[in-house]
Order: sequence, then structure tokens, then C-alpha cells
Amino acid sequence: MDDRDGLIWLDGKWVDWRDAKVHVLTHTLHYGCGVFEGLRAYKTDAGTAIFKLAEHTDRLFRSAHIMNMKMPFSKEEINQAHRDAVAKNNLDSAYIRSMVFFGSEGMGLRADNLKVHVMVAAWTWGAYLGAENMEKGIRIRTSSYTRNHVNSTMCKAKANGNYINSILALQEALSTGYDEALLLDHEGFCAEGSGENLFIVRNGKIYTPETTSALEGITRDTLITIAREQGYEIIEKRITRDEVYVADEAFFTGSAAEVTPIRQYDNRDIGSGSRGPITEKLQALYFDYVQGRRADHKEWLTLVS
Ligand SMILES: Cc1[nH+]cc(COP(=O)(O)O)c(CN[C@@H](CCC(=O)O)C(=O)O)c1O
Repeated sequence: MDDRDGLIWLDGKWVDWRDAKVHVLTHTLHYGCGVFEGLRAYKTDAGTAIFKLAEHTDRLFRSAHIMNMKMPFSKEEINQAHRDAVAKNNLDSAYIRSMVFFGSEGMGLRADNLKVHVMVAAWTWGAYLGAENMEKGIRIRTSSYTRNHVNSTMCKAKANGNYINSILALQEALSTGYDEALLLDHEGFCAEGSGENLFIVRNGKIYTPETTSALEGITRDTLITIAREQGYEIIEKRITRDEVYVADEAFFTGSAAEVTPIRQYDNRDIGSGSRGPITEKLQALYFDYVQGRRADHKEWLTLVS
């Protein structure tokens, strides 16, 4: 990633991509105490627009608050940095990564007297789980790693260190022939994917795990709104792995993953073993919204210029 060209916003200044570096004694590099966001900008007829920018910035600030990191910029400044990161790099569509991190002023677990830094970068990033899988669907497995316990790491913070759990889970899934992992919480209920929220469809109703042990996904919120406006009943409940086994359909949601159908879980076909009709309908609606083809919910899109 560091050999690209472009500009990165770092602490209020634009820095050449290849010069956007930190000292090896940067605190967050050692301990993972930082927070980040991932969101997408899409090409629309009105121009390139970021999907749910305010919601992502709000979550970034909530995450920093949970981690006791005092944000040195306002929400407006961070929103503008996101817009400029897309515009200044001349991107028609983009994945945007913002991150808040502790500097190299000190070491140790006190994490006090450290400068809080913020960066925003944007680049083109295709289908997170493979373009062909957006239609075909992915194969997932139950991870042998339990989702972070709600009192071990802070699940409502999108915190860097939380992703050790996700990385181990995804690496294990990939190394054993699957596309993604589904992590169970410490009581054995389905929590979420390594980087996505889970939905299942059964008898025409749509279910999703409560976010107790999961990130409060913005795409999850979007799908709940879209589905309800389409007349579907959405039930947030504890979901067991075998409820997923016998579901008619299943899919993951995330800013990177968008809406990715799940065709198989733990070597069991989900429904017909392909993208289900309700998944297909909601996936198409999601892309209509993020690409500005719908007349409603225009508040979800922020033009970058
Ligand atoms: C653990 C987790 N759960 C759910 C979600 C979905 O949240 P939302 O994007 O607000 O709908 C994400 C986003 N995963 C990000 C990380 C991807 C990465 O590789 O990093 C993302 O989708 O940007 C998670 O990381």
C-alpha cells in the first residue's frame, strides 16, 4: 500500500502518500490502542458521493471516546477531510480509511501524555469478498476463535486492537478453504463475520444478531431500514449456528463487503446453495441507494465536491 501515489490527510495537512509515515515507537503501533473507520464513496449521476459520511464520523468519535482518545479535530473538519481525500486523489469511487492513533511521545500502558493523531486516506478497492461472489455467494465456516468478549475489548469501538481477533479468524478460514469466518460469542451464539454483520432469511422473515458482541454496523442499519421499507419483518435476536444452517438465505453486510450472499456455512448449503431472492433484491436496492439511483434517502449521500 505504501508505494502508491496520491495525498493523505495527516493531522490537518496533506502529505504525499509515500511520505505519510510514523516513527517505529508510535504507541498505537505497539499496543493497538487506536480507532478507525472504513467507508465508501460511489460514482453517482450527481458526482462522487460518500455513503453515510456523518454516521461513520459519529462512530469514529464514539470509538475514540470509548478508548479515552481526545479528538483534536471537529466532526466538520473530519468530514471535510474525508471528502477532500476522495477529491484530491481524483477518485470516482473509493474506499476511505480514517484512523485515530497515539503518537511516539511515550511508551507504556499508561498511554498518558500522548499526542492524538488523525489520518484519512482513500483508494480504489473493489468487491471486498470477490466480485464473482457478489452473485455466487461465499463459503464461510465457524471460527475456532471466539468473538471478543464484551468486557475484554470494547465491541462498540471500532478499535485497532479488536482486529487481532478478526485477522486470526479470517486467516484460519482462508487457510482451510473458506472465504470468510463467522465468529460466535462467548456463549456460542453467532456474533458477526471478521469484518461484517450477519443476516439470515427464514420463511420470508429476516433475522440479524443483536449487536451485543458485534460492531454496530452502519450497513446493517441501512439494510434494516431498506428491508423494513420494503415491508419485510426484521427480527434482532440471538442466533445459533444451526439456525443459520437451516436458513433459506444468509448474507453479510459491511462498508467493504457491501451485501455479500453466503451460499454455504460449515459445508452446509444455505437454502439452494446460491444467492437467495430476498438477498438479491436487498443487494440490488443497496447498490441503487449507494450509487444515487433512488429518489429517497438522499441524506445518505454526501457529494465530495
Ligand atoms: C467487525 C466488523 N463488523 C461489522 C462491520 C460492518 O460495519 P459497517 O461497515 O459499519 O457496516 C465491520 C466493518 N468492516 C470494515 C473493515 C474491513 C477491513 O478489512 O478493514 C469495513 O467494512 O470497512 C467490522 O469490521
